[in-house]
Amino acid sequence: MAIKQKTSSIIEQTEKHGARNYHPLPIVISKAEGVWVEDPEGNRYVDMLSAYSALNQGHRHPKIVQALKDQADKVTLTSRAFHNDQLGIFYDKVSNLTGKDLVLPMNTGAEAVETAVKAARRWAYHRKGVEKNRAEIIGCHGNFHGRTMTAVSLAEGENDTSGFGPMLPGIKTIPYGDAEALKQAITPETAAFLFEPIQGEGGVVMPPEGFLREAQQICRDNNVLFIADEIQTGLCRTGHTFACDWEDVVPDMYILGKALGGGVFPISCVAADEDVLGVFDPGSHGSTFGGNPLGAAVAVAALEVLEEEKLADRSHRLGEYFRDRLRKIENDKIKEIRGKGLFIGVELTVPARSYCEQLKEEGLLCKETRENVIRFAPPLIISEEDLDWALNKIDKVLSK
Ligand SMILES: Cc1ncc(COP(=O)(O)O)c(CNc2cccc(C(=O)O)c2)c1O
Repeated sequence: MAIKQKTSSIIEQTEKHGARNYHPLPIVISKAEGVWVEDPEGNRYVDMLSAYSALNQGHRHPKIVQALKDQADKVTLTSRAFHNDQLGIFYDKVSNLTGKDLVLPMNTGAEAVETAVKAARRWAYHRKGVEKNRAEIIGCHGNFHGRTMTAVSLAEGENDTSGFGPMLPGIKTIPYGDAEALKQAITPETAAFLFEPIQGEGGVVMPPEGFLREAQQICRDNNVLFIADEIQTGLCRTGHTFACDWEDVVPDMYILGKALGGGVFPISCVAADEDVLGVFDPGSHGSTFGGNPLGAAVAVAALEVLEEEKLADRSHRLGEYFRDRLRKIENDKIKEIRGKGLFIGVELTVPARSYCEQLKEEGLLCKETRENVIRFAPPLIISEEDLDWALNKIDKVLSK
C-alpha cells in the first residue's frame, strides 16, 4: 500500500519537532479495536506486536475502557497523601494473583524495575547484613529492563549504553541461562538475581529447560533474592499467568507492567512478601501517579479480563497452533522458531526488517528485534479466523 497524503503529512508533522529516539515503520494508526488497527486512509492491519505485549487484552477492550470511563467520572488522581477507594481493590487482586503479601504500585515498567532494585539493595543492608553501599545486583547478558539508568547500567548493547555513563555501580551480568555462571558470580554482597523468564527484546530467547528452577535453588542456597521481570512475559502472554509458571517457580518478587493497564492506562507494580517489600517505610519510595485510582480501576478490569476470557489457555493453545503453522513454511532463511504461547520469535539468517515491511504491505504489523528476529505477539483475544488470516499472510511473505 503506497503511503497516502494524510499518513505522510502526519508523519511529517510528527518528525518536525519529535526527538529521534525511535525508527518506526512508516504507518500511522488512527483507530484500533481488538486485534485490528486502521490508518487515516482506512487501511486495516492486524496487530501482531500488541505494543510489545501491553495489549494482551486487545485494543480498547470494552470492559477496560468502561472501567476507565466510569472511574474518570469519579476521581482520577489523589496523590498518596490520601487514600483512594480503588487502590485496596487493586492490591487484593495482585496479591491474590501473585500470592505475595505486599504490592507497590508505580506507572511504567522501568519505574517498577527501579523499585525492585531499591528494594533488593535495602533488603541486602537491612535483612542480609551486607556492608553499606556494597550490595550487588546480577543481571543477564541480552537483558532488557527499560531505559532508566539502573536498567541501562544492566544493559550491554552499544546503543543502550553509549553516552549515558557513568553507570550504576554494584551491577554485573552473566550469560543468560548459565546456572554455573550464576553460582560463580554470587558473592556475600549479592542482593538479587534479576532475570526475564524469556528475554523479549533479546529476541524471544528462552533459557535451557530447568534453568529457572536451578537458578532459584542457587539463590536460596546463597540468600539472594530471585526477582522475575515479567513485564513483557507476564499476564498470560506465554500461556500461563506468569512465564515462571512454566517451571513452577515462584520468584521472591514479581515485576509487572504493560498489560497490567490493559493497553488503556500505564500502571506497573512489584509484588513480594513482607520480608522484602517491608523494607520501604513512609517517604522512602513512591511516585506522584503511583497508585492513582484511575490506573488501579483500569488494572482491576484488565486482570479480570485475563481471568474471565481464560487468556492464558488461549495463548497456550493458539501459540502451539501458530508455531506448528510456522514450522511448515519452507524457507532456508528461517534459522529457529521459538517461544511459548503467543510470544513467538522467528530467527532468520538475514535482517528481519524487510520481512516486517513486506508483512505491513500485506496488512500485518510486526517488528524486528535484535535485527534478525521477527517477533509475533498478537493480542491474546485474537480469533482463530483472524489468526488464520494473519498466518496466510506470514506464509505468503516468509515462503518466498
Ligand atoms: C522485560 C521488560 N522490562 C522492563 C521494560 C520497561 O517497561 P517500560 O517501557 O514500561 O518502562 C520493558 C519494556 N519493553 C519494551 C519493549 C520494546 C520497546 C520498548 C520501548 O522502550 O519503546 C519497551 C520490558 O520488556
